Amino acid sequence: MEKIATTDSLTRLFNRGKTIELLEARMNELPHKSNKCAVAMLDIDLFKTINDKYGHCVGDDALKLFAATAKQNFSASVDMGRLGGEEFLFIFQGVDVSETVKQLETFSQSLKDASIKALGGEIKLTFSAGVLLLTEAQSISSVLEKTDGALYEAKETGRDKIVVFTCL
Ligand SMILES: Nc1nc2c(ncn2[C@@H]2O[C@H](COP(=O)(O)OP(=O)(O)OP(=O)(O)O)[C@@H](O)[C@H]2O)c(=O)[nH]1
Repeated sequence: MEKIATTDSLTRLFNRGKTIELLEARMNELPHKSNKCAVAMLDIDLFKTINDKYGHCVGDDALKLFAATAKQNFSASVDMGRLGGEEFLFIFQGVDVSETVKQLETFSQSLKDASIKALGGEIKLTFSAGVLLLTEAQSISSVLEKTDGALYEAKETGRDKIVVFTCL
């Protein structure tokens, strides 16, 4: 019962509510752990064109492929949730930013290697991501704002990119 309430029915990743709950829990653990924690907001590129060109069902298959590939790529220490639509939040425990980026790059390549066959072509997925190192307790909205800002920059500067949030 708990699993149904915390799982996104399409992708089988955590749903938005559970993802935010986990983010809050990981942040509360920060002062008690020497471990680092990083957060990545991921968004599938040009997803609307997949829906428009191939239909909503193929769009759903693309979301499932994204989630299944992520599950194959990341270890159990990575919390993976769907925030909504084609946007996801992954929480990496015990790794720094460069290791997080490295793992995301590997995932990006796996996603490019996977494909969906659809009437009229083969679809290859890419994503853009914003990454933030959690150094201290801060509000959930601040974490989401910062990762979203880095994600926005990744989209604006060409997509299929990972941008790390830096305070300037
Ligand atoms: N098939 C399917 N489509 C969805 C679902 N949830 C949201 N969408 C669609 O996802 C699309 C998101 O499009 P946009 O926000 O314009 O983003 P985009 O086309 O990915 O463009 P960029 O993010 O700028 O790369 C919209 O067409 C939504 O209707 C879903 O569960 N299934």
